[in-house]
Amino acid sequence: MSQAMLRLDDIRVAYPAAGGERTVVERLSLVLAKGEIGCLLGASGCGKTTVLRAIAGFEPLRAGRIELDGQVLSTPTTTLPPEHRGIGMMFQDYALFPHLDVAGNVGFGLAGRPRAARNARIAEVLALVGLPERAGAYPHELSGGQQQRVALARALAPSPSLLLLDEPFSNLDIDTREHLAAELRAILRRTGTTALLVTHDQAEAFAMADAIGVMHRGRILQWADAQTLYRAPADRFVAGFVGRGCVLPAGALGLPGGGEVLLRPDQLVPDDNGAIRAEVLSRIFRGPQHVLLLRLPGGEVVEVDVSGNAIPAPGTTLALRLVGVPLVALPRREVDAS
Ligand SMILES: Nc1ncnc2c1ncn2[C@@H]1O[C@H](COP(=O)(O)OP(=O)(O)OP(=O)(O)O)[C@@H](O)[C@H]1O
Repeated sequence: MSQAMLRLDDIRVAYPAAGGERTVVERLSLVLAKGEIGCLLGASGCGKTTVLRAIAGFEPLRAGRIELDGQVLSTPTTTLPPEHRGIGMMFQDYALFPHLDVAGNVGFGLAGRPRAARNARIAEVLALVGLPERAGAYPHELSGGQQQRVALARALAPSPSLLLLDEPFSNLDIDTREHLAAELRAILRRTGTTALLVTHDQAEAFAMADAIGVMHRGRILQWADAQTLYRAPADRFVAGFVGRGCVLPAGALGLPGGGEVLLRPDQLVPDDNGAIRAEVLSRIFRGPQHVLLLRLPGGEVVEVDVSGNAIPAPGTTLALRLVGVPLVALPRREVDAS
């Protein structure tokens, strides 16, 4: 996975607005290697869909450049039409054609192929998504999860160089969503498909992607794998957006050097010999473990996950020890204010 397949170089995208235009994607760069699954993760309105639309050829660039497999797709002066890009898309409302059966839907992008080759490809991708028996069914006869698989089969059928997925699981219940995310990742791996997913759901991003870009206000703040985002966030926004935790002065945990540290809920562990004392404010049962809200001697409130049978009650004082190395000196950025 070393050859660059998708390359975005400093792209800027703007929409017309009263009195001029409004930039919604700014100086955004990323590279996906062949077969890699990337993800743009961010809150609603941060510009994720706009990036996909620019890659697909629906939005022109104001600045920068988009390349796919060495071919220039977009610059401020050229925009290759969407149908010539070799890109497959599966967007939020994966609308299947209601009057076509599953085979008709999946074969839609294969219109130029001889009948036998087309049918063989339809059967192949339906088997890939686990629906080999449903070629003759109509969309209304399928569950949401099955419709989503048909939409995936339709997007994969023409063997696109790149697959773009915009919140592909948003219409599904949580169980189906988690199941399909893992399944979709396996299918993309098996077919060696390069893909870029956008989502606001961290669990989905973690389940699917090799590399994740945390977006805020049209920019990528950090591009890294899930572990790195969680354990070594580049700034306070990423620290707050990815995973639970809190930022507090290093001194509050008895650490030298000043500055601030990011403390995740698994980094303080009850231990009678621990040097840190805290008052238990509340405890909440969350399935296999409890979440304790603790107040440190300096007044800082932190969240800690604990498991076992003897969960300390509110009002008690707990001794704790620090595990792992908390991250020091999280830089502030101008975007942190929001
Ligand atoms: N066609 C358009 N014309 C003008 N403004 C638009 C247009 N499409 C999107 N925007 C604005 O651009 C910004 C980014 O929108 P975009 O849909 O890319 O965000 P997003 O992160 O994908 O959000 P969501 O998760 O809600 O889909 C938003 O403020 C949105 O209102």
